[in-house]
Amino acid sequence: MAGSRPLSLPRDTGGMTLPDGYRIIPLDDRARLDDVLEVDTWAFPIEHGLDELRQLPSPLPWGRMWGIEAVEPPAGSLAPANALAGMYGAYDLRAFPVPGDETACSWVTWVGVHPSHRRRGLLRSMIAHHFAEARGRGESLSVLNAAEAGIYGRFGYGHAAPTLSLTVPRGAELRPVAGSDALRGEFLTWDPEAHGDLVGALHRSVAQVPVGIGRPGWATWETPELRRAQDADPAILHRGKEALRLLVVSDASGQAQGYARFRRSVNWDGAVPDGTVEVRDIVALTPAAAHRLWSLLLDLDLTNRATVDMLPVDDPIMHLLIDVRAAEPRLRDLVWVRILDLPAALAARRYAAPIDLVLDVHDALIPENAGRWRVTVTEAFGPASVERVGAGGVLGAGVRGAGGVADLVLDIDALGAAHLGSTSLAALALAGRVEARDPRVLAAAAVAWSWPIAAGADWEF
Ligand SMILES: CC(=O)SCCNC(=O)CCNC(=O)[C@H](O)C(C)(C)COP(=O)(O)OP(=O)(O)OC[C@H]1O[C@@H](n2cnc3c(N)ncnc32)[C@H](O)[C@@H]1OP(=O)(O)O
Repeated sequence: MAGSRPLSLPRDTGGMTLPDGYRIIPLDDRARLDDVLEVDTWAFPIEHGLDELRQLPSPLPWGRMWGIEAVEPPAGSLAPANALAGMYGAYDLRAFPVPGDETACSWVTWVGVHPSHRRRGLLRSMIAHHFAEARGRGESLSVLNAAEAGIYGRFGYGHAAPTLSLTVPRGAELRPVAGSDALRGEFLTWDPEAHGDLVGALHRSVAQVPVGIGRPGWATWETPELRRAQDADPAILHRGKEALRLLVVSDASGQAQGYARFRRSVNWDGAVPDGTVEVRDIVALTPAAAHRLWSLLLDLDLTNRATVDMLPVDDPIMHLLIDVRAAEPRLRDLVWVRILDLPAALAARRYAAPIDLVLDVHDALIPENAGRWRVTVTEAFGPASVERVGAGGVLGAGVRGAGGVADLVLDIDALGAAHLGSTSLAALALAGRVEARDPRVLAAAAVAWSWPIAAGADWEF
């Protein structure tokens, strides 16, 4: 890049550079909190000032927060030297659920560039830095939620899990579930000290439900900072609604089977109260618990509806509701996956069916991922062995001799999109994002990469 100097990073950054006049620095303690909040509030407009935001529990992964400083403001600039121009962070998730297993991943967060410095390549440089840093830590996946869906595909992230919003009318009829009535529901005022551990444990457990299958992508609040920020309910974020409430359902032995956190609001403008139950998260370990939680949430006085903004697309409520259409289902993208270390990432998940094929992967930013890979799975729901094909590697069953045609040709973003089992390789082929030598191999690959339960999460950023 003209007018740029190289970042001092390993070669596997794809040769990206940082524009002149900037340097990347670690943000490793709270002393830079004001600078971070300043960039953040420029990147994400919010009605609250720094004084208020400073009081909020911060999820920031100090030590894995990085900033870009504008070292030399241009002549006449009113901005101070060394002002923060951009930043990003990465949560350390050691147990990110992938199909049939868990793996370490970097969850990219708090990405922002000050408007005075945008569209000069700072994000591109930060992504290059992140790839090198995460690969150096042995993390095979980078995962994120995108503020805008058009940003991250160019960096090799694939959209791997959508999310569902519902507005369920009060009293919506549910299919009966045996045992639901026997569960006790208890409404509580949310208290992180008293309830945080229970909610955290239930949230983590549901990633393994159904037993033996589990839900890929269901990330939990693994770091203490994330957990504190998720548990917090500061008044400035209530936006005219009540403080957070908790509903817990328990069996006869007192064992909790599920919870929902929610807040209500009631509009008294007309003669009839018009209230909404805004569900923040809802977790059920059993069908009876799901039925009981929703039955109680859909029968609260002075309310007309329950809304929920972030559910996996096959959440139990979709199969409990008699009239799903009345709940106005809406979809949007949520989890984006970037494969940082292809052989490690493919070996860290399970596959729904046996397969033996060769992938030809294009990766413009991480050359170590590019090329031919033989992926062999010998039993349904088993792991894969992954070997490089070609110079010094093996020749896969799918390769017709040296220089022959691989079974599937695809970009790294398509492989990332398919990684959690919810985006079909065959569907990607329909859009031209996967090329297949033989439609039968494509069909077999799509089945192998799929998963019985949809990927999803219930929190973002
Ligand atoms: C995981 C998260 O935290 S997501 C949050 C991301 N942050 C935000 O959305 C806050 C508001 N926006 C911003 O802070 C900035 O505009 C950013 C971070 C999105 C982009 O930063 P910039 O430094 O301007 O990006 P940069 O100049 O490196 O652009 C890199 C490429 O992305 C593209 N791009 C940047 N922003 C966007 C966008 N919002 N939508 C689509 N494309 C974008 C650029 O056009 C450029 O494309 P090219 O290289 O193919 O020509």
